[in-house]
Amino acid sequence: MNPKHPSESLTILTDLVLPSETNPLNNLFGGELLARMDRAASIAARRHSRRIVVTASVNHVAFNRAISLGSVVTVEAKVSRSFKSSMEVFIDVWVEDRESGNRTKANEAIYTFVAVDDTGRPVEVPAIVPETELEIQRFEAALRRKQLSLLLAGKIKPSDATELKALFL
Ligand SMILES: CCCCCCCCCCCCCCCC(=O)SCCNC(=O)CCNC(=O)[C@H](O)C(C)(C)COP(=O)(O)OP(=O)(O)OC[C@H]1O[C@@H](n2cnc3c(N)ncnc32)[C@H](O)[C@@H]1OP(=O)(O)O
Repeated sequence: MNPKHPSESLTILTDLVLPSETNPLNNLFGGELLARMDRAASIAARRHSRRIVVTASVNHVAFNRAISLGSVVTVEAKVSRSFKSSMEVFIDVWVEDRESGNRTKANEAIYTFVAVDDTGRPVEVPAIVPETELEIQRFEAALRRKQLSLLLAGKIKPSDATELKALFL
C-alpha cells in the first residue's frame, strides 16, 4: 500500500447554524457539533483508507467558544496519523465573521476511526507522511494520544503506555 499525505484526506464541511440546532442561549448544541465533526472525520478516514470506517473513540473535544445562531461554521478534518488499522483524525472548527469574512477558530477535536471489512473486522490502512510543520507536530504526538485512549478504555496496561510514561520520567 502506498503511503499518503494528510492533505489527501482533507475534508471541509461548511454549514449554517439553524434555530432547531441551538440551545436556550441561541448557541449551537454540543451534540450537533459532535455529529458534524463525526461526519467530516469519517469522510477523511474513508478518503485515507478507501474502506468502511467506524468511530472507535472520541479522544478529545474542546468547546472553547460558543457558536451563535446564524453563524457560518466550517469543520475541517484531516487524518493526522495512521497505525495498523486505526487512524487519528484531527478536526478544526472555524466560524466566519459575517461582515469581514475573517475566520476564528472555535473548537477542535480528535477522533479515532478503524477501517474494517464487510464483516466488521479491522483491516490495514496506508501509512501517512506528514508534510507541514503542524502535520508533523500532530503526527508525532498521536502515538501518545492512542496509548492514553487505549489505557482509558482498559485495552492496554499502564506498563505498556511507553510514550505516556516518557512524558513523566
Ligand atoms: C449509495 C449509498 C451508499 C451508502 C453508503 C453509506 C456509507 C456511509 C458511510 C458513512 C460512514 C460513517 C461513519 C460513521 C462511523 C460510525 O458512527 S460507526 C458507529 C460507532 N462505532 C462503532 O459502532 C464501532 C464499534 N466498535 C467496533 O466495531 C470495534 O470495537 C473496533 C473499533 C472495530 C475495534 O475492534 P477491536 O476488536 O478492538 O479490534 P482491535 O484489533 O483490538 O483494534 C483495532 C484497532 O482499533 C484500535 N482501537 C480500539 N479501541 C480503541 C480506542 N478506544 N481508542 C483508540 N484506538 C482504539 C486498536 O488500537 C487497533 O488499532 P491498530 O493498532 O490496528 O491501528
